[in-house]
Amino acid sequence: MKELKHLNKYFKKYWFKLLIGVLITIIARIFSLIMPSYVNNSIQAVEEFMANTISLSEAKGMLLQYILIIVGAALLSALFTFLMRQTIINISRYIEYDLKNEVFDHYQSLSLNFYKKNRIGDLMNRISEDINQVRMYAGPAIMYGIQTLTLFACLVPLMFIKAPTLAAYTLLPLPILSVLIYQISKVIHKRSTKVQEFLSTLSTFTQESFSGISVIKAYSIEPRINAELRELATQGKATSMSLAKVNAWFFPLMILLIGISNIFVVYIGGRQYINGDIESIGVIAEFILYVNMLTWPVAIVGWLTSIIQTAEASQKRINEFLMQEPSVKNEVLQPTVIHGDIEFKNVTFTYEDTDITALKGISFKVKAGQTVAILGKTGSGKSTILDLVARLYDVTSGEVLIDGIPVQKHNLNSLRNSIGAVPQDAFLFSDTIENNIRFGNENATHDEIVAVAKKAVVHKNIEGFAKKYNTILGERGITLSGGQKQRVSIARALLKNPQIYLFDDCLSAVDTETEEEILNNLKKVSESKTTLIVSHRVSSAKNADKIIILDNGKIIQEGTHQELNNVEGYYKELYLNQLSGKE
Ligand SMILES: Nc1ncnc2c1ncn2[C@@H]1O[C@H](COP(=O)(O)OP(=O)(O)OP(=O)(O)O)[C@@H](O)[C@H]1O
Repeated sequence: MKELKHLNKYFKKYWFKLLIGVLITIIARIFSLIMPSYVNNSIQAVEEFMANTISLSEAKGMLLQYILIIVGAALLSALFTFLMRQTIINISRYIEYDLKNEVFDHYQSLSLNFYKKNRIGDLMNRISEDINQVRMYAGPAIMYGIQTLTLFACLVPLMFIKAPTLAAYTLLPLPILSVLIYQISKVIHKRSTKVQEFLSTLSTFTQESFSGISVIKAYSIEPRINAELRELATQGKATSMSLAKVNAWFFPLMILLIGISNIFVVYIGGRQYINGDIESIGVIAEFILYVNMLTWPVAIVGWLTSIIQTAEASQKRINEFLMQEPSVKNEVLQPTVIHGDIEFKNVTFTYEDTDITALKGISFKVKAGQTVAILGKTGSGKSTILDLVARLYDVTSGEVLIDGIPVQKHNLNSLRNSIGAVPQDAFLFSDTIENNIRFGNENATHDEIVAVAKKAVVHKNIEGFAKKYNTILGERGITLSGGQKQRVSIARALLKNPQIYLFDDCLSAVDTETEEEILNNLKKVSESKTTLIVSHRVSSAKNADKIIILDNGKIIQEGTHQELNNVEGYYKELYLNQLSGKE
């Protein structure tokens, strides 16, 4: 129960509702206890009439009174049972809602590192499936727990007062039932975990197959994928069948044990009646009803144990993530103003998960308003530089300074708000094109969106779609070409109108003419802004105030287009290669 302590704050939050729920549960059970003793009274009234102790009209009067009490108690018990579910199950839904929000907020606060280390499927599973298991503890387990305790606390003494020997024999099979159900629940729990794991594997497999359908078709490997799926499905069938088998035992076993308890009551009760130890057959009827009332709660004890164990395991998985601290923390609460001077001072950076040192003692300066292009072979560390400016990671050693102040001394939100980043693989949401661009500035008007789309040279493409700016993108809508996606992503960054632009190879899928046009527009827009452009093309770099060439995490060349073109080296070679390619 150590892990489930995390929920105590929610129980405290809803303590009043919970208290009402507990009281209602107790009242509902007490009303349900009235019926058996009045069934006994009714049978006794009939016995008395048969023995001529009371007249027919007296018997009728008594029976009518008892029936009214039984019906009234049943109605009240039903009403309070309804209220019980309304309160306690509702509380579990509130707690589920709160916990989901807490986990989601925490996920969002965690740094990029966290997302690199954990699989998306796992994150989704913990926020949905695991929270669902925890809810079973916060609602049904508590409700049935209180119900069982109340029944036992009231019923067992009552039975012993009425007929002690009969009570002892009646209750005898119940602990056996509870232990058996517990054992079965344990097996059910184990097998259903396996089924869950299988479902998770199956959904990952199908999701990847559908996402990569174009590759599968291009390589014509549908038969192989089908065979793999069939193999998986066969395993899944075996797992599900083994669960179904053990599930099938649950109810028959319960019915068998209730039957045995009933036989005990009839046999022992009958003998006691014959010997004169109990005064009426009504007592036997009353006890049969008690046995049936007790069976479900007793069975539930085993089930509850299994629910609590599952919830504990799920909460442990949730807590693992909740305890993780963001590796990049906001240390300055006051907003800070960013002008756009950037300086790297002997920066070394190693990715924690792969231990790859992407940057090795990098130093350079960019003045506010300048444009710097970063070129180099793939994997040389270009994107890493941009990530460090946006403080998606903290440096391993050295310093990144913004406006002369270490980046950690800036308010993280102010820093990120003053950056317009266009990543290498532009991500667009399943929404309209307009909303995808508006992402950069919630309050932008349609005209402002059109203006930035024009600057990103994507306006004509958008106008070409039937629904223009209202065209839905992604899974529910059309798929943009790589170049169109990049330009929508550029428009989004332009709309933000930030102090610093970070363009990560975002013109790679655009033809050179359009690239030229976009670069000219960007030049006008970013005149007073600091701009870092990562690229593989000299055309994107040649007009920059400074060009930095990276190789294996180190700066090997630095200067303007003219300067670098005058010396032998990577840049001149690249320029000549690309020039001849163009010709
Ligand atoms: N999130 C990450 N986790 C671990 N290693 C990473 C991560 N991102 C990049 N790397 C590694 O760091 C090195 C530098 O990567 P980076 O993406 O900065 O290179 P790049 O110059 O931008 O490459 P490209 O031109 O192909 O985009 C590479 O060896 C890469 O494998």
